[in-house]
Parts: sequence; structure tokens; C-alpha cells
Amino acid sequence: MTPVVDILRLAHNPDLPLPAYETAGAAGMDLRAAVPEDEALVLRPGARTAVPTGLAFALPNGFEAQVRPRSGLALKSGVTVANAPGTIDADYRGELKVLLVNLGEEDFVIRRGDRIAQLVIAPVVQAAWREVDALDATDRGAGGFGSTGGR
Ligand SMILES: O=c1ccn([C@H]2C[C@H](O)[C@@H](COP(=O)(O)OP(=O)(O)OP(=O)(O)O)O2)c(=O)[nH]1
Ligand SMILES: [Mg+2]
Repeated sequence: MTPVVDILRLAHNPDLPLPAYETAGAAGMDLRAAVPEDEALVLRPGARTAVPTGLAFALPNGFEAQVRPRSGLALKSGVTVANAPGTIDADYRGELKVLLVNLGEEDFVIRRGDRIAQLVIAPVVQAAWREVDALDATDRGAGGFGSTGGR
């Protein structure tokens, strides 16, 4: 069943299209920058910034949202999400912000309405710890980090 999420437009975003799945099978909804029309944001090489979206929402309990990079921006400009995947908690009611970092060599200009990242909404579980004295045995044991061989 499709989860329905209450979403609120903030004062600086009366007009931008809501995040939307761009194709029928898309996993993510593209997020748009709600920077002022007359104040494009310039992200210098190596710099990072929190880009406003002008949106706040209330995820149903049992869901999270992840802020992920757009591959085209990453490939063409080296612009990605600094904390990817950003974690949006179900109880967060503040503005969704996208933390972009410019790993490229050129200035990256962000204008109002630009699609800067994507949002994936996913079910999440909260686990509980049970502290024990020993763990059950497995074939892998403590092997990891290449223990099964390279290539
Ligand atoms: O890319 C992001 C990541 C987080 N948030 C918001 C929603 C999230 O629920 C809240 C807290 O995020 P997180 O737990 O990652 O940050 P923190 O540094 O641990 O802050 P806090 O102490 O507030 O949890 O900030 C965003 O708007 N964009
Ligand atoms: Mg936190």
C-alpha cells in the first residue's frame, strides 16, 4: 500500500513542484532547491552547503527517508550529497535540507527549482539489543574485509 505523507510548504516555497517520481518505476523523488530566485547559490570546489527545499513533512512511524545524490550531477560536476544517504527521521518536523558538496574542479551554480538530489522513502525497523556472553558460531566467524579472496 502506498504510504501517504503529510507535507507542508514553507513560506519560501509557495510554488515549486512537490518532489515527484520522474518515471513510473523510479525509486527516488527528485528534490528541488528553494533558494531565492535572485540569489543563485555558488558552490565552490571543495565547499559544502545546506540547500533549503522549502518543505517539511511527517513520515508515518516505521518509515525513514534517505537523501541520495543524483548520479548525473555526480558524474558531470562532482556534486554529491555530503552525508549520503542523509537520514530523515519519522519524527523530524523541520525543513528538509540537502547537504551538497562540490568535489569537482569548477564552481557549481544552484538556481531556484534545480533538481539537486533525490529522496527515497523506505520502511525501517527499530531493533532492541540483548546483551550476551558469546555469539553463535558461523562459517564466516570473524573473517571479513577480503577474507574470501579478491576479485
Ligand atoms: O541530509 C539531511 C539529514 C538530516 N536532516 C534532518 C532530518 C533528520 O531527522 C535530522 C537529524 O539528522 P541526523 O540525525 O542525521 O543529524 P545529527 O547530526 O545526528 O543531528 P541530531 O542530533 O539533531 O539528530 O536532520 C536533513 O534535513 N537533511
Ligand atoms: Mg541524529
